[in-house]
Amino acid sequence: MTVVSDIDPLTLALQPPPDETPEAREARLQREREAKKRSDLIDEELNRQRNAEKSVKSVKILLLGQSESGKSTTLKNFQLINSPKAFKAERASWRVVVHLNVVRSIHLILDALTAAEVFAAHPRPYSPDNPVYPALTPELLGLKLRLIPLQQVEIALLGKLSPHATLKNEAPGEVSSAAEVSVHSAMPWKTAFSRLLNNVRGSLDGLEANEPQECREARQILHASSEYMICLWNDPIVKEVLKAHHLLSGSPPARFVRSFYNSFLDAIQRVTSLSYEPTNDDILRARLKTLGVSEHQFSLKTGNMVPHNWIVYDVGGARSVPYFDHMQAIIFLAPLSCFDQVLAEDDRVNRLEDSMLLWKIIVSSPLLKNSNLILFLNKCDILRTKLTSGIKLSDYVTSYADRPNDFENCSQCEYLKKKFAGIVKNYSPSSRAYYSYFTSVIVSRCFLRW
Ligand SMILES: Nc1nc2c(ncn2[C@@H]2O[C@H](COP(=O)(O)OP(=O)(O)OP(=O)(O)O)[C@@H](O)[C@H]2O)c(=O)[nH]1
Ligand SMILES: [Mg+2]
Repeated sequence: MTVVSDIDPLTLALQPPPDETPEAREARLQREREAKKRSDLIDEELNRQRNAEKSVKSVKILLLGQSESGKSTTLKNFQLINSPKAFKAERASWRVVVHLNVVRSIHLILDALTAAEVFAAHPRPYSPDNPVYPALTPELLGLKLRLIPLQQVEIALLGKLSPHATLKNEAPGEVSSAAEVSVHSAMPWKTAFSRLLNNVRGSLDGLEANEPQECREARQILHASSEYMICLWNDPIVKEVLKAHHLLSGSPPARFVRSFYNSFLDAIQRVTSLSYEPTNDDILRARLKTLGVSEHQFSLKTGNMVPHNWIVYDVGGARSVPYFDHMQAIIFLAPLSCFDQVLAEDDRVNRLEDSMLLWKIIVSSPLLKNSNLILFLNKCDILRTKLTSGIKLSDYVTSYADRPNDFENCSQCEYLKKKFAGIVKNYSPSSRAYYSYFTSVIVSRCFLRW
């Protein structure tokens, strides 16, 4: 016959032994009291974590603005403030980008010299599309030949970033100034590149030992070519050629398509030295065009504020926005310094006008009507340089008329700020918070100085 007990097996297992002595009973009860205490503490901690998670607010922010307006630089600046260690760990990847930036700038100059050579062989009367170039000296032609190995450097470095990096508008193996190095945001190129260097953290510590041969050779060629690059950049005839080629400010008014602001040309010796490590400022300055949309998260806590989980979307190029809804805020980057530039993709369109047009589209978008608007009137450092060098805002923004052109009294900045604010007033489908700031996001931690 089977006897079935009313008590469940677990209770049975936990029951004290029938022959328990009073001392053993006291010890058992003490153990049980301690176990309960530990369990209560764990429950308390779990509750605390649950409540803390509930109180961390997620804020979704969309970075928008035309290409080269400074979206990725803004993001890098946020990362520098919120996760400086991760930022430092990426130096190895950024060194390659800095070197690619140097080589690109030199190729821009070499292309302009080639145009000057063509002009010397087939002189033609001046027109804005047919500039008159100065004659090149034998020394310059010699430098041009000496810098041919840089083509190999570019191809080698790109090959190592590839397939994450591409040269837009370029056939394989070709090098020309028209192209820009770009990376698709969905590609974890920094991680991939760090792994390639067999260095999980991607730092430069011990990097040289693990560096692939092509990268080491590329750095050595750059280092060996350093003096030639410096001579080229400092040559007064080169400056004249660049003015004629619309790459440097000059007379007649330059139509900047590409420019040398932010180039590493004034720091060639430092960045091509064999022991070079990019600084935070170098990383902020390094240019890598973004393709697609990338998402970045940081936890932001200042003072007694409730912690915020920021989710920032960097939209490369940013000409289409319709699928971005539910964004708490939009940070729009409008580079004020580009008043004398035209779009790389269409040289009939002024970049400042294009920025205003894009701002109008975003401000009036019904999908984005609930997002607060933050406007960064960016690249004020370049604006200051341009205005102090004598380039006149009124030559490009005719409505500015004969107001003062000096940056110090800020009248141009205030004038442009009012224009952007007017667009919000006239085109926003709903009333919402709107803030605007003058920024130079290339300056590290600039947001902490407000
Ligand atoms: N001097 C200066 N340069 C800036 C500033 N903001 C950005 N830049 C530089 O401008 C270039 C373009 O900046 P990015 O942040 O790559 O521009 P982007 O808007 O992400 O461009 P896309 O990826 O093409 O959409 C980089 O070389 C930056 O270092 C600024 O305030 N001052
Ligand atoms: Mg970008």
